[in-house]
Amino acid sequence: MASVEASSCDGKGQGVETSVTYYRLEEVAKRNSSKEIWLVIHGRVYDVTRFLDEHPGGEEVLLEQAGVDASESFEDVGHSFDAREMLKQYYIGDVHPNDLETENSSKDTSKNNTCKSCWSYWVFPIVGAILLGFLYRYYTSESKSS
Ligand code: HEM
Repeated sequence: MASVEASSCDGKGQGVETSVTYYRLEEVAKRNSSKEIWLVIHGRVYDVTRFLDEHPGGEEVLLEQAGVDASESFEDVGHSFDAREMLKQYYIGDVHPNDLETENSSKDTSKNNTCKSCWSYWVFPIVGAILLGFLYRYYTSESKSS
């Protein structure tokens, strides 16, 4: 865990000192039981332990996402504006910048990996269609000659 002082403006032209706490992903990963449950949503770390019983979607889904990046699952559900506002209550800090980089780069590699296999999506159907064409022509010419 690391704390960093950051300055922000309070709207009256006065600077306000706020401190951001950074957590390493390995630290978040340890909080994966119903006794203590943290999760990451869009680079921010949330302690949802006291929310387990209150979550309208049930505690099961939160336990499944315990200690990991739950951004995708959170978005997939299509949480309401109210749900997003609730997040603030459970915010405890940000994911450490070093971990954010590795997170992004690993996502890029997975994108590349899936793209490597992209060609199979169109090559197989085309080869299949050509083969079917040949078979069709072969059988139709056979039936004409007999
Ligand atoms: C701190 C994080 C979360 C908060 C504050 C939160 C809050 C809420 C709220 C307020 C609802 C009621 C519906 C709405 O207003 O959108 C809801 C429903 C739900 N949530 Fe979450 N949620 C969180 C994380 C998650 C995660 C990580 C999942 C993982 C899949 C999840 C799955 C669901 C499901 C399945 C429902 C039920 C949707 C339905 O019945 O249509 N939630 N959540």
